[in-house]
Amino acid sequence: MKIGILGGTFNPPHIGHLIVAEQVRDQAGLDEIWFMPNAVPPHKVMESNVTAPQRVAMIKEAIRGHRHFRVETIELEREGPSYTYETMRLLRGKHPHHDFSFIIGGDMVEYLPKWKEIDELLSTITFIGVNRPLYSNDSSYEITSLEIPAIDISSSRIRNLAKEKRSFRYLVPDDVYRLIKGEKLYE
Ligand SMILES: Nc1ncnc2c1ncn2[C@@H]1O[C@H](COP(=O)(O)OP(=O)(O)OP(=O)(O)O)[C@@H](O)[C@H]1O
Ligand SMILES: O=C(O)c1ccc[n+]([C@@H]2O[C@H](COP(=O)([O-])O)[C@@H](O)[C@H]2O)c1
Repeated sequence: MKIGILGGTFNPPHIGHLIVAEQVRDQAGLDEIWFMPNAVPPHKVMESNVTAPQRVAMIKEAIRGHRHFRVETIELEREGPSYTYETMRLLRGKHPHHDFSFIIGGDMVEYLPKWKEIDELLSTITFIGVNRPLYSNDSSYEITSLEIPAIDISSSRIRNLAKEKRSFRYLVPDDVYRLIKGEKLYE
């Protein structure tokens, strides 16, 4: 099977993530998209007190009902920064017959040269880069670039809106909205 991994912090998951996943699944002809939350993001500080199980619960709400979307929690099983080269080694060992791609937005395309063991990653998986407002989708590496409808939504914007008690309705799927409101996350 052809699997697209959408790795992220998902703090919280938003409609940008879903649009990226669905556009890439369709355009690249992938069988499944696995939403893979990291334990500790390698390049940024985890803001908010939201726990990993709460992030997983939000992802499950976000993808419920889509038969080609799954959540993959392998990075939550180890401590320290979630370096992708380690994760992909584990996933390839566990699923030797799957063909993995790793999906990234423009911010991560720009950051790619700083990823740990980037040469190993480039030689073992395909990176699929998608455009994201304010970032370039150009890379000196051989990655696949796909064009999607531009979505100017980020988790940090949603956290800020929630903190300021402003509306973020419709920026996240309805079930995620209800969960955030019900558990008073990010307030
Ligand atoms: N609106 C978007 N357009 C394109 N790619 C996106 C968008 N939002 C997130 N992504 C991509 O999805 C992946 C996971 O993103 P992440 O969970 O860190 O969300 P984020 O919105 O970037 O979070 P934060 O604002 O907290 O940094 C990354 O590769 C990121 O580039
Ligand atoms: O392995 C690395 O060096 C590395 C550096 C930056 C980001 N990543 C991964 O890229 C994905 C998107 O990152 P983030 O933090 O924007 O959600 C997520 O799966 C991260 O673990 C990985």
